[in-house]
Amino acid sequence: MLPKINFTQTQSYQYLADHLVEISDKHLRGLFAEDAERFNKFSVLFNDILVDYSKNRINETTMALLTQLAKECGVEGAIQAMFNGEKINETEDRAVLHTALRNRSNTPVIVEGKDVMPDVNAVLQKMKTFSDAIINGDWKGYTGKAITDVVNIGIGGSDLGPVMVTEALKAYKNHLTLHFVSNVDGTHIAETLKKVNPETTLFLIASKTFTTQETMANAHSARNWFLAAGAAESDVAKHFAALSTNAEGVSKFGIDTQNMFEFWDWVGGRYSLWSAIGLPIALSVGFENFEDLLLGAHEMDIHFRETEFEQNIPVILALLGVWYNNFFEAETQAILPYDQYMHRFAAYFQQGDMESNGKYVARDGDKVNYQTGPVIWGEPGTNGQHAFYQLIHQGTKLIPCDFIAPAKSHNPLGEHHTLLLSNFFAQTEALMNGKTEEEVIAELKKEGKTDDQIAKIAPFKVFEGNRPTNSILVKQINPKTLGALIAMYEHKIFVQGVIWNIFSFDQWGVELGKQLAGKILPELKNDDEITSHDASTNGLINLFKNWR
Ligand SMILES: O=P(O)(O)OC[C@H]1O[C@](O)(CO)[C@@H](O)[C@@H]1O
Repeated sequence: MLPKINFTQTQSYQYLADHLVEISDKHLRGLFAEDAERFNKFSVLFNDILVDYSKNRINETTMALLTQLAKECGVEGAIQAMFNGEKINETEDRAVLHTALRNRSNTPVIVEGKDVMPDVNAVLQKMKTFSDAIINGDWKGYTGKAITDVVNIGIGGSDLGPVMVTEALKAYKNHLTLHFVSNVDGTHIAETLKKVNPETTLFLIASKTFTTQETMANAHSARNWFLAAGAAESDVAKHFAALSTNAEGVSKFGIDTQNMFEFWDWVGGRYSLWSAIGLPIALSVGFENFEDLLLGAHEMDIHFRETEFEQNIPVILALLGVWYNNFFEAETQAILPYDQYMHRFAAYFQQGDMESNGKYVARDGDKVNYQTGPVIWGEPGTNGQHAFYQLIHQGTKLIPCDFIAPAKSHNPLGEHHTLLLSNFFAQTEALMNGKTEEEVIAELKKEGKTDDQIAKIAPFKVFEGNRPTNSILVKQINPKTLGALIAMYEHKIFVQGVIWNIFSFDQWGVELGKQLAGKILPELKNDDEITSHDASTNGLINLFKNWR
């Protein structure tokens, strides 16, 4: 059980509220000038990942108070409760054990009196055997040809993780071509099927529940297409596999449970890439690389579980997030990877963070009286610089940003990586320092501008600076460091959920839309005029019926 504490009632919250006044007056420039040790004090090196959080609007008092806040909110106990398999997902009466899926130490993890590790390892072994056979061509399709293409059909957590990781690890890819179909818009499956050959395509139907409307619709269309191409029902076994917790649903669909890769109800959808849901990753980069991904995450798990809060990366990142969200009233958080391969990283954590912490009901069932999860967004640098960075630099909103970059590129082409990294370093420096009016005037004078010209243009060229960033420098994006980075953000989200006193592992907020779509669906199947909704919904449905 997690504690039910309103963090705004804690002593440290009151101290932080007072301390905010003091910090609000300080500029990051000044904080750096005051303390030559600032970088050393406010950065943590973990294996091949350096997290530099010194360019945040904090000092030692801030961090001490935030750490005290985490303690007062019971974060220490919550961490142990999660790792120990307690049913901390209370609204679904489930344990939360994605950490067991990557428990490379193989120590027992007990859920309801049973060690789950033998089952976890058995599925991993099955994934290894299967992915090896597909990759080396031993697994043949119905006409005796090896598999060349894999189509993963899933949505949300059964799609975003494998998409993000296979993209991020493209440098490790083998000859198989991976495709991902998620949207119920028929265009997604139709366009994908145009690219593949039924004789050499493997479909993975990825769904924890095996009831998700989008996934089932796409899976049925794929199956119909496969059979229409001349394959027999008995050939389905060679071309369809399921990644699911629902054996009954899988066999009802017509997939042999021999071809089912199981996971369990204690694996949340958005935390499932470490489970059988990760099969497309193993197929794309090989099982050994998938194991390295697990290992990287496991090492971060150990760090998170065992390191005191002052040096604990996920805890520090979570506390900084709370600092901006609840004291500076920042509404969003940007994730900006300077790595083209990581182009889906922010999208992945939109689900990871927003589905976990986008909640207004506290753990005691009452409505919260403070802000919870931020809006997560981002794009890779340097593209973002030419799109939305204007607002980050000179807009009216405070946007804390995580900048992530690898020191080594997988494509060391000419000067590209140096150019990329010069931007990575420059952006956080610019956001921190800004540019003063004096600096702007001096610059314009140097350019030979007249006093009149300077007076006119100078205000627009001033940058306040004092905009907070974390810099996460990674030696190289490889399976291990990527695993660690993902686990780092997962645990950050968890810590914030504990502090905000919400349940981070359910997702009731997605149900209402699903229910209403289910109600509207039959109404769209005829041409009758609709009057059962509000005027807007009726009007829209009726016009749709007219136009279709
Ligand atoms: O894996 P399933 O059961 O198809 O669910 C897919 C997704 O739907 C959700 O339940 C809600 O969008 C997500 O949490 C989940 O990742």
